[in-house]
Amino acid sequence: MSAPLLSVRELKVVVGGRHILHGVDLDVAPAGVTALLGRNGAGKTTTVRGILGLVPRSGSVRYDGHETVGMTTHQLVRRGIGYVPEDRGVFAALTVAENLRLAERDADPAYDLVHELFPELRQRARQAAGTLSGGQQQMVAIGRTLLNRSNRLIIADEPTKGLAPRVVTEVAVALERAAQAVPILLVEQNLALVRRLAGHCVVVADGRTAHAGPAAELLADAEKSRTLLGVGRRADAATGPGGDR
Ligand SMILES: Nc1ncnc2c1ncn2[C@@H]1O[C@H](COP(=O)(O)OP(=O)(O)OP(=O)(O)O)[C@@H](O)[C@H]1O
Repeated sequence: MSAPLLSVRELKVVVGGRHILHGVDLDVAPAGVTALLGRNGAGKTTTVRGILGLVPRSGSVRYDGHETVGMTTHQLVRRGIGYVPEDRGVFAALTVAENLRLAERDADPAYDLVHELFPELRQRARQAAGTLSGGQQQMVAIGRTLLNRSNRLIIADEPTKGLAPRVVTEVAVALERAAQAVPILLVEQNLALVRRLAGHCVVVADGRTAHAGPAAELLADAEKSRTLLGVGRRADAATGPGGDR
């Protein structure tokens, strides 16, 4: 990997007196998709929340050449990190257009890109986001990060979780396209998607980095995938350890 855009070393997180991360190391490539993998409860979401300063953290998180562990979440967002949280975080009572408008930060928001990737968002602009399907809400959540041309990194936490296979494909296409413009750190359990999208991967287990390297290499190694990810079937099956989607 050429010089990483984001470089995490010895990330430790304690929440409510409980040590959740004991030392996560990860590098996010300056282009394309880097996948963050691990079994349920391994510490993926906490890693993302630690990177974003949403939980108290220690260690080193270098982003774009600067140490950010002392920075607030707000400062990181201002520096161009876009976040698609696991629960999508859309405002249910607001319309699609209002959800997008709230995310505008730049003078020239990229509605052209967002509507090209997700034509449904234009069609449903006046619909309350709470009445959208899970897949459509995910499009709003991803769309919000793409709206800001100044975003230099997108972190997406399990964007396909719970979605129907057809919608997973739509979201995958959008992520693939988005990754051509902005590097993505993708938390994902759907290994078929990881295989399709990710160049590199990092695996966490019990709050520590257990593996890092080319995604294709790990997924081609059935034994290693099984040990690290608990995959009970071929790693190129349509679904990951999260179950059928
Ligand atoms: N606020 C919290 N307080 C106490 N324990 C927590 C808290 N947040 C997470 N944990 C615990 O830390 C561990 C890691 O959780 P985390 O959500 O980061 O895992 P994950 O890899 O994202 O899991 P999943 O794939 O199920 O979303 C889990 O055992 C979880 O129960």
